[in-house]
Amino acid sequence: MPPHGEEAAVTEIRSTGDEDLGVFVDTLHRAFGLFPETPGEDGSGVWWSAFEMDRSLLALAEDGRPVGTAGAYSFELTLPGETVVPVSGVTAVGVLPTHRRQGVLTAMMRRQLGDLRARGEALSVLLASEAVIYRRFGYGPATSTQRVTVPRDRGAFARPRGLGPADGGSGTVEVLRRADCGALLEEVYERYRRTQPGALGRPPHWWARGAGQPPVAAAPRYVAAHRDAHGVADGYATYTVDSGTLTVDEIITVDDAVFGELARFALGHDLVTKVVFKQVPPGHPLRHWLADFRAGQLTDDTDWLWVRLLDVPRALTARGGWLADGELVLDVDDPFLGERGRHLLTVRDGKAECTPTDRDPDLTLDVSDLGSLYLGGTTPGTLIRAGHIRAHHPEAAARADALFRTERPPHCLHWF
Ligand SMILES: CC(=O)SCCNC(=O)CCNC(=O)[C@H](O)C(C)(C)COP(=O)(O)OP(=O)(O)OC[C@H]1O[C@@H](n2cnc3c(N)ncnc32)[C@H](O)[C@@H]1OP(=O)(O)O
Repeated sequence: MPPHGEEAAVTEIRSTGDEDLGVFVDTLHRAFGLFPETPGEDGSGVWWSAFEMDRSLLALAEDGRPVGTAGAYSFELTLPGETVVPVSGVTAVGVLPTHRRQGVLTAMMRRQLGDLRARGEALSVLLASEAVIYRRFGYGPATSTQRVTVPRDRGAFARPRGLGPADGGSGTVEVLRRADCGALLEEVYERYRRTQPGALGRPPHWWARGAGQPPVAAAPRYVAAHRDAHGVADGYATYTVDSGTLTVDEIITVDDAVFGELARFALGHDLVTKVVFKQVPPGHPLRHWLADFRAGQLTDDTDWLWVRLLDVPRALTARGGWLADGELVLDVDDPFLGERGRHLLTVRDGKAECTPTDRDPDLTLDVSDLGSLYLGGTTPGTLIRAGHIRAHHPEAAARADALFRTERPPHCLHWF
């Protein structure tokens, strides 16, 4: 056994194909101490139904037995400025409890990052089971999400002036079963995710196979579907009611006023003592709509999407939504890949250029910190105060904050 932290030279990492699905799923579940559910006869209806086996890896011990797994989904990510780019969603990472802390994950991450770069993508993303795992591989926490719990007897709205549906309130809410919704959820989600920085696309086969978690997975749910004055679906909330608690999985709409209508619907449900809104973006107006501001309790606030830049100049120039002009010299260190680059980031009229430079740096930072800044969910100033980022002069923090500022915080609620 190699010493702790050293890469396991004996482990072979091999790509998989469809024929490996069984052993891959089995190894992954062993790593988590779980038992696989049984898929339907057509292979549908389990959370791993959308695994892309032509993109997955198995780590093999010296005797050829599989001891580790890693996978990736082909997603699209919306960047600030409503730019949509292809990204890999790293998933299904597991190492058998008997083979941990011997460098198996490190070897898989090294191989996978090489594979992702070979695809030509500038970014990869993941959801981390534990926050201590992925920074060393260059990922930084980039979006967060909140749970808001409201006792129903304190859930009255005091609608401020200025908020009103675009159609003047002539929209309707209809309650459907998830199973009777047809393509409604998919269509509304698709429109929403193209405008929301940090949102991931849900590929059609995810909906068709019921992959992931509800409401994509077809577990029983009620759906409050909002339609505009012309009858076009422009928002939905999926929810369950259990023991007096109404739990909203997600409210999806591009229109804040429609969000408000769906939240009001949930809070108006009889025989319910509290409403839990599971996925609320940071900075969302929900609590400000309530007459009793304190009634909206933030019961959870957690990191969601972790971002890794695979190609710094391409990632920075792909992003839009720059609100200020300016220049910044970034010294970016990528310790896991043993790379370092100095980049001049120039923003003019909402567009960025990023070129190599030998000018003195404004900031020195790890690629994982740049991942945290990238979508606008964390400010450079915060990471300078945390000691993650080094500012080389007193104005660097303010200048970087102004440059990376975005109109609204990024948010992702897709589970994968
Ligand atoms: C995107 C996703 O799929 S998230 C799901 C991740 N999977 C899980 O949580 C399942 C349960 N856990 C596991 O399977 C394993 O513990 C893994 C995959 C997290 C780590 O695999 P390992 O092969 O043990 O990691 P490896 O030996 O390469 O560790 C590399 C370094 O990370 C550290 N590390 C890895 N996992 C952890 C952890 N969970 N907590 C603290 N440190 C960790 C190691 O100590 C080591 O540090 P060092 O280089 O300073 O010595």
